[in-house]
Amino acid sequence: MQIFKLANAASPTTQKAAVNKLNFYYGGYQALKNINMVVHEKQVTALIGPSGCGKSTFLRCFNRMHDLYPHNHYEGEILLYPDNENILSPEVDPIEVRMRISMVFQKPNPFPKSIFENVAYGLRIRGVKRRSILEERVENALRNAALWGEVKDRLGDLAFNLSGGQQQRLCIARALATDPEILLFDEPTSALDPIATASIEELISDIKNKVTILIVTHNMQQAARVSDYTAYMYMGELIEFGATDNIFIKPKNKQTEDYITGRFG
Ligand SMILES: Nc1ncnc2c1ncn2[C@@H]1O[C@H](COP(=O)(O)OP(=O)(O)OP(=O)(O)O)[C@@H](O)[C@H]1O
Repeated sequence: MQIFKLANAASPTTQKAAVNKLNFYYGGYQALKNINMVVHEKQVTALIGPSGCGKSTFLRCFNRMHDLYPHNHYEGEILLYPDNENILSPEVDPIEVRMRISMVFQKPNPFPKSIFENVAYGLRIRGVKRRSILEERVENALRNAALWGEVKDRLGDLAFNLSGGQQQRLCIARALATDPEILLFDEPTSALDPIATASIEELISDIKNKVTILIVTHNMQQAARVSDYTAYMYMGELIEFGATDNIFIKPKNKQTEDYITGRFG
């Protein structure tokens, strides 16, 4: 029996998004099947389940990453609140969606630029030119990503000179700089050591009062530690979704229980 250290019990929140009857296909292969779920605003939602169950596929629907490849297609909707916009609609520009919903990947992927320019990148794309505004927003983002103290005297250094954990915090700063509505994390600590992992987990808990977070993780202890809500997926289906303490302590579904208790997966 595994013992999980749980984050605080989820408190009532408003919804940031609603996923309705979502199906997703890689060509002829259906990877997501009729997913229905809500995403609570300024809370952390963890997506868990065995390898290949569709966690990353689901996460990538939220910023229309699948549009980068022809033959992929979505059915159903992801409504973003409060404007009630279906971000999967063909009329909605995926680039605009990616401006509103940012992603942090498994391996830190800074650009081959300076620390400052990595964080300023998205702001420049949005047309921010004035140096004083760029400086202020870069500093804010680095502070929010708990990196400012370590880099404030070396903003001109190449980002690759940072440690792996620092590079991942830089990627989080880059994502935060443009004030996204949702931040997607795809196994953000799987390439990091335990100390760097702990600092990213702490950071996730710190920034959730600013941004709604969805995180894919293989690590159930991590899901229990950082998330308010958990979705358990299996073979492209959402098997159970609820407050993390309910999912981990008293899951309703036998499949969820077997996975959580390590009897399966
Ligand atoms: N580009 C692709 N083309 C075709 N099938 C794919 C593609 N990417 C993923 N799949 C398939 O879709 C299913 C879901 O994959 P996905 O990567 O979303 O699972 P996952 O739960 O994130 O797995 P893991 O935990 O191993 O990363 C799998 O059967 C996978 O083989």
